[in-house]
Amino acid sequence: MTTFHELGLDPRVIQSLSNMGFEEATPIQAEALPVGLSGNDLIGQAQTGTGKTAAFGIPLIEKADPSLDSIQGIVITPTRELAVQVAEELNKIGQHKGIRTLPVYGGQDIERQIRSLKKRPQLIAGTPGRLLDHLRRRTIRTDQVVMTVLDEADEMLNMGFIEDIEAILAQFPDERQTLLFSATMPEQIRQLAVRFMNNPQTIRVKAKEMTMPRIRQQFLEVPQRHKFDILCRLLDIQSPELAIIFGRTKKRVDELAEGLNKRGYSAEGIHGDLTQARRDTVMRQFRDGMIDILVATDVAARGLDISGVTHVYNFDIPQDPESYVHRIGRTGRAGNDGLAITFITSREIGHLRTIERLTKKRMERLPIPSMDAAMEGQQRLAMDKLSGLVKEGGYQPYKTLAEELLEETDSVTLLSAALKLLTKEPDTTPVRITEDSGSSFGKKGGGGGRFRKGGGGGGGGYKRPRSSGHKGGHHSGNRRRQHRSQ
Ligand SMILES: Nc1ncnc2c1ncn2[C@@H]1O[C@H](COP(=O)(O)OP(=O)(O)OP(=O)(O)O)[C@@H](O)[C@H]1O
Ligand SMILES: [Mg+2]
Repeated sequence: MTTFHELGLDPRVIQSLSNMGFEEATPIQAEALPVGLSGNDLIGQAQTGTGKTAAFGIPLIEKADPSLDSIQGIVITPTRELAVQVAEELNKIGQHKGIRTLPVYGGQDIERQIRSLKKRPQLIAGTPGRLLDHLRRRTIRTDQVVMTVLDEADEMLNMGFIEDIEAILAQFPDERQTLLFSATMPEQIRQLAVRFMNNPQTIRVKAKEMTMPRIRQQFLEVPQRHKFDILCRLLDIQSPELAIIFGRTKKRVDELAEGLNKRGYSAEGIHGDLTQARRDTVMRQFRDGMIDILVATDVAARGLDISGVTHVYNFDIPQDPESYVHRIGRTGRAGNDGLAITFITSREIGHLRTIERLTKKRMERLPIPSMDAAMEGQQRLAMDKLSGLVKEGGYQPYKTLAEELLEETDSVTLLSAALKLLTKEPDTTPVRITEDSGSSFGKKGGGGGRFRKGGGGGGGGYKRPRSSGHKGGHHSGNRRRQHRSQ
């Protein structure tokens, strides 16, 4: 066990960490911090939910000088929600040292960000598109940047982001330190990354499996047309505290969220076509437990740290095996248990095995739950609610009414009626979920193809771009949009 004291951190940082309830370093923090603090470039890989944010956040705050009013560190994240979440965690870590982090991301008024930049934050957490906007406008200066972090680095270096990342990094001083972190790091990405880093050290936290052992992983083989009904039966049986349901497309997410609401579940959808304000509202409702179910595309697959997520359902099996690791990693975080269930059609069993080869963990096959099991699940829930209230008390004002009822009807009949009222009986309201043309796995050229061959600009090799001012890398609008539409 390594405590933060043993790592020789600034006492003000230790004070902030202790306020956050961080007493001992997690494995990735214990291994990565000495390297990060030494000034070395670093590629850090550790399972989901094991504290990678603080593993890069602490060196950033240790290096930042509160007396300087220049931007000294920049974290780049693949999604807006992650930029906001990372900024929040860095602000907590930097609180006593007076290091401030500003999130900059698309969908938020850029003038408002420019005003916030005038308050001279020392650190920035941002998404590539908006960072580039600020770099072009020169509202973010990078001449004092001493450390850059790519969070979810393998995602940041795949086809959709690589040109933006190149264009951004070209702006930073060559002597800066670069840290990359992710729960997954495909070898070709690691090789690509090495080419623009200074002799990086790779730290991979040893683990038998790539996914967290405390996440129970199961799958169900179901024909497409029955998936939604079976999902509802599972929800009735398992009554998840907080659940995330992943769908492959935005349309799927909309249909699922609408269908679940039609059947009485409290669910909201989130994807890239929503306004940022709407995305913020839905995330806040879910974090506050005002809704039990978040239906999402892969926009919510990586990094989001929402405490209390007990269940993850892959309504559609993810195209990328790595995406599976990140999706189920929304549960089973910081030492908690979690349950992940993936729906597959018979054609997707091969893809499921591909995922198991990546995670080195076999998924249990779940039998198709029956309607009776769903009914029983809800009846049990009603019974628990009733006995819970008996224990809690507070039913006194109803005793007279109960006695009045008992004059006419026997207690068992009355209780059965009460239980029926309390039971959300499986709802079979017809819901249409458009059958998608089915996964492209197993078809010729299906899946994969997401990594750029040979990396960066031009032919074979990716050269660390010289930091000679912004080359204004060309961005094909639709590609940018494609990523923003996540
Ligand atoms: N040393 C620590 N002690 C206690 N809790 C910690 C510690 N470090 C991080 N945490 C908590 O663990 C949770 C997961 O941390 P974090 O989000 O950084 O994980 P991660 O490795 O980045 O996960 P992912 O791969 O999903 O992005 C957070 O709630 C964080 O506050
Ligand atoms: Mg993370």
